[in-house]
Amino acid sequence: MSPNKPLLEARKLVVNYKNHRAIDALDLSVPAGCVYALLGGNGAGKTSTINTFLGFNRPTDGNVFIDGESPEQNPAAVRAKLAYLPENVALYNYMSGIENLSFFCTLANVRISRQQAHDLLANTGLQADAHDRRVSTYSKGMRQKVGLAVASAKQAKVMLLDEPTSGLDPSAANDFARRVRQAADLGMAVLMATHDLFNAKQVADRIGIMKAGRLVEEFDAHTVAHDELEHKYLAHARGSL
Ligand SMILES: Nc1ncnc2c1ncn2[C@@H]1O[C@H](COP(=O)(O)OP(=O)(O)OP(=O)(O)O)[C@@H](O)[C@H]1O
Repeated sequence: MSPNKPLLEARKLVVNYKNHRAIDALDLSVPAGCVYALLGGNGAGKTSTINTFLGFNRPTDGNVFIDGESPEQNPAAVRAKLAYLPENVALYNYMSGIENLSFFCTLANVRISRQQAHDLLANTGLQADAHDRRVSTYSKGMRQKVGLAVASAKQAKVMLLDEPTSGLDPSAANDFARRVRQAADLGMAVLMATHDLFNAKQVADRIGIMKAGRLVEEFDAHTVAHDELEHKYLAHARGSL
């Protein structure tokens, strides 16, 4: 694979919900090793973008590709390459962390031993005494670690994150950002929809700002200071840019 080939790509993507245009001619590209933070106010189109990569929304026009595959044409291949962490990771509350991880691996056709399951959870930073506890006792950050362990076990090429740090305390958000960074450094492409400018600046390589379904600005994260990012974000929100 060429180093610049995008693992995640939208080309002139349009998504309408009946008469409402939620995504308007979106071009987006995330290569291996890159964390892309998608910012934008409520209703800007971030979740709709993620849902289209997941195959939950059908493009009205244009295309999306995951490692060259279309979710519409080859959903099974796309599912195998993708890991998805929504704001609240959906787990079975009556099962332990280990049991959830093993179950979701089985659904993804990945076989792991009990020891591998413990190792995968330990690598996410989940404390050992929680592995065999029911996830109903887990905090939001702990549930996300199980989600990260599933992504890692699947050897997903692409990770989609929707508001991953909302409701996490600063230390859990910082820990989560480090884990996402590690996953990208191992070659994953990560697309993260977020309202958390601090987290975006901390973890992302590239930042895009959406407004009314359009990508109105895109830049390398290291080229802006935090207060500049906030200024740009607010200027777009107010319509002064
Ligand atoms: N299933 C749907 N049916 C109709 N309209 C929808 C649907 N989902 C989203 N929309 C509309 O599409 C637009 C984009 O919504 P979307 O949820 O993608 O925005 P967002 O940037 O993720 O917002 P937020 O930050 O509030 O989560 C909004 O105007 C929203 O009301």
